[in-house]
Amino acid sequence: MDAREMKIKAAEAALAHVEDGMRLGIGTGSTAEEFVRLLAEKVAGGLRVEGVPTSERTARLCLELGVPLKSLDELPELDLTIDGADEVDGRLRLIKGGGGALLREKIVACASRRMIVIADESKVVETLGAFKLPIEVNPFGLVATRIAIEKLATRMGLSGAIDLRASGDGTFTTDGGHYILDASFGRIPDADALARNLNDIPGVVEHGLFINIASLAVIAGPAGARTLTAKE
Ligand SMILES: O=C(CO)[C@H](O)[C@H](O)COP(=O)(O)O
Repeated sequence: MDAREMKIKAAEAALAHVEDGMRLGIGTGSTAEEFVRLLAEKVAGGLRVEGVPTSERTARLCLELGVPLKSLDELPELDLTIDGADEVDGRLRLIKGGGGALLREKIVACASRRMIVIADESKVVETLGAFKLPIEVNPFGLVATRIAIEKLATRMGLSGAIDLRASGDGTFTTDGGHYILDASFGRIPDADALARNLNDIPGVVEHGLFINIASLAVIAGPAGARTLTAKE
């Protein structure tokens, strides 16, 4: 099974949790896009759902494929969000934001009764942090915010480059008009504390640590899909 087939397997398994009439948060990224394609087939076959997209990119794909969309203001309480992740640990803590949509992804997931993560085995880790942690920041005071993050990292025994995400010749800008700093911490022994402390830095808009948000992960590997529930 190649990488794309595994993403489709995970998306298929997650689709089994979607019921007629549901209000759905719809994630961002290549795995979430496989889910959108499968969902669109079900919608064409008569399934009634309303989706809230977590990015302009996802919104465009949903519109192209005929998945009905609403804004989060129109549907502020959702039944289920299905989204990908860059890393998942055994407690279903996630790193997200590789695709730059982490702020909307977190808002939408937190407005949902449940969040199901879809990923392949390569995303499952013992300790979060091999994937660079995306931190969404306000462009105002970028240098000061980066220094504050560096000082926090040092206090917490973390080190590594903190790079401004680029796009083409310029700076990557999120759907909300913010920048992303990608922090190469390597290994984050206390992700819960880092998540709380990052939220205390004023220029940080949001970060890619999703703690106590996902309720289930569908992980696809060469032998098929398995589910992961949070273990304490
Ligand atoms: O967090 C995300 C976007 O902000 C994505 O869900 C994450 O990057 C995983 O993407 P992919 O399914 O393409 O590996």
